[in-house]
Amino acid sequence: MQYPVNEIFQTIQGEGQWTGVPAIFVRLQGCPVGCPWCDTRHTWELQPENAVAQQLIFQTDGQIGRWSKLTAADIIDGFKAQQFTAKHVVITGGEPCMYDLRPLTSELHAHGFSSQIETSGTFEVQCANETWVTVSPKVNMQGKLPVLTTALQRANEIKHPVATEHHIEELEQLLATIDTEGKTICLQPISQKARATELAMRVCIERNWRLSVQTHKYLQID
Ligand SMILES: C[S@@+](CC[C@H](N)C(=O)[O-])C[C@H]1O[C@@H](n2cnc3c(N)ncnc32)[C@H](O)[C@@H]1O
Ligand SMILES: Nc1nc2[nH]cc(C(=O)O)c2c(=O)[nH]1
Ligand code: SF4
Ligand SMILES: [Mg+2]
Repeated sequence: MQYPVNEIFQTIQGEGQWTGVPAIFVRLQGCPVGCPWCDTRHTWELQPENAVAQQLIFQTDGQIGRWSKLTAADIIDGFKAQQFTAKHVVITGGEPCMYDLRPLTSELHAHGFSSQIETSGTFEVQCANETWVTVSPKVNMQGKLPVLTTALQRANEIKHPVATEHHIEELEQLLATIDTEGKTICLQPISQKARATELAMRVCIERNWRLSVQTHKYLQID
């Protein structure tokens, strides 16, 4: 199994329950969902002319939709070559669940890493049992509701991007369809907007949910 990788870099997890934990990010290329406020639009298209050599994806760019095909073994060899020290690996995108992540997550665990997936819930989540799954549900988007429901049931964490009251109502309707016992529920303000952040803080306090601000954006790191 080869994965189209946009970039691999080491940083601090900036979002959700694992915020503050040193992490290696593996960003896969390709996403058909089209969220209007997406902060990684360069990962949407998988264009053949943007294929690059494997070593290039270890230089973070954050703007170009370039990609290279790597196996799980190539990815883990790359971590060693880069002398990364983090033991937690976040697989994001793009939409990583377009791809079967079982080979990659199993190989990561076999090498002593913990793994996490950041997904929209619009594709079936295929990963190891031990993987921490963060679902950031995209309602009324490309995906089908049964797929989203299954993803929400698998989720360890549900991290909902919010800007308006409508987004809160949307989340409540979704949560009513599953058993939320043991899951972390987070609200993540969209694009650090002041009104979105105030809304998220108020609702988190009311419902005892967690606030996830994108700390890496405030820190201006990758
Ligand atoms: C870029 S997405 C990639 C993974 C997957 N496609 C997804 O949507 O979960 C990673 C995370 O960033 C969030 N996100 C994207 N753009 C954002 C923005 N402008 N403000 C806040 N969160 C954003 C997504 O909701 C998701 O939780
Ligand atoms: N530092 C940092 N934390 C993150 N958490 C989720 C990210 C993502 O793009 O999925 C992300 C990211 O791009 N950088
Ligand atoms: S699903 Fe994720 S990567 Fe795709 S457009 Fe939405 S936020 Fe961006
Ligand atoms: Mg990001």
